[in-house]
Amino acid sequence: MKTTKDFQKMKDKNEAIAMMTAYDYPSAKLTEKSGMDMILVGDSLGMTVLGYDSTVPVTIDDMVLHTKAVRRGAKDTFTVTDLPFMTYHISEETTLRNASRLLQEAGAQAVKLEGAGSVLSMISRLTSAGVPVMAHLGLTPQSVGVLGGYKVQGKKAEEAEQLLQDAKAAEKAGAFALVLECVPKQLTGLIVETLSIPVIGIGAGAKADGQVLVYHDVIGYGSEHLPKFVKQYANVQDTIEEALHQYVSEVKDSRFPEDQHTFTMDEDTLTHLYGGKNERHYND
Ligand SMILES: Nc1nc(=O)c2c([nH]1)NC[C@@H]1CN(c3ccc(C(=O)N[C@@H](CCC(=O)O)C(=O)O)cc3)CN21
Ligand SMILES: CC(C)C(=O)C(=O)O
Ligand SMILES: [Mg+2]
Repeated sequence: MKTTKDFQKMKDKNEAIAMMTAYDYPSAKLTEKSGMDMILVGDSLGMTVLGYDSTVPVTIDDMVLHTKAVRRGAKDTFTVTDLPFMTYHISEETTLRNASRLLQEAGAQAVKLEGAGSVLSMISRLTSAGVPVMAHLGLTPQSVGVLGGYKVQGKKAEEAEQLLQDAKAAEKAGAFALVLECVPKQLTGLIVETLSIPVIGIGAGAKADGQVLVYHDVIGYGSEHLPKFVKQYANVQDTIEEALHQYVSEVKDSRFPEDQHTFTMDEDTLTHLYGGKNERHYND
């Protein structure tokens, strides 16, 4: 399994880091098989697999459950799990307890948390307790209510300057990497050059040290609205729809199951079972 040190080396050697979300056993298995460098158990699972309209309702129990499933499917891939909304704000104690659940109970290698400001002291507290922390700046979806929607961040000079300062502060607080979401590519370039730690972009352009996307977006599985930054590499949704439709038709037309899908018993047993009154149609 790769380590935080390997990701640092990859940045230093200009080798791009490939990261994607996974939420369950099958998605984790396929993600590991693909040669992905790192898995994110994102709180986006609230939207992609639980059907909420934001990441705000997601709980620490949700993240523990899904991280366990992911780790069973991807035993050799470095796995980062999102600390969900309001699980790293109340106190240092609850923050440490929640991170401990993700690392010790669920088997994650690191945690990710959104924002700067008062969150910086949590990054530093977690890091000094031995928890690798990935920071997340730019569009921080847990703050959708404050931001007023999922919009590009750091387009104005003042916001860009603030983002750069926050990125530097996150590195100084001990973060081993930074996710930068939905910012202009020029700002990404500046942050990548300024920071020593790897910067993983999503909607942040080609200058980032790595890229992360949401599993369901990449394979075209159930996402209705795709953000501009997504490249959909497959459309499994159409394949699934077609298969389910065919199954319903075949059940209704009695074309499924066929003999090859069916179990049978031998003639003697059948005769015994029906007291010698075995009629031919039992054997159909
Ligand atoms: N399926 C999925 N993919 C994601 O990337 C994702 C989630 N869910 N859930 C959590 C957050 C929410 N994210 C989002 C959601 C929407 C946009 C979006 O529609 N952005 C506009 C930008 C508008 C603008 O400011 O110009 C876009 O057109 O891309 C961006 C990020 C990223 N994350
Ligand atoms: C979009 C990525 C970075 C994320 O935080 C998530 O999937 O929850
Ligand atoms: Mg997230």
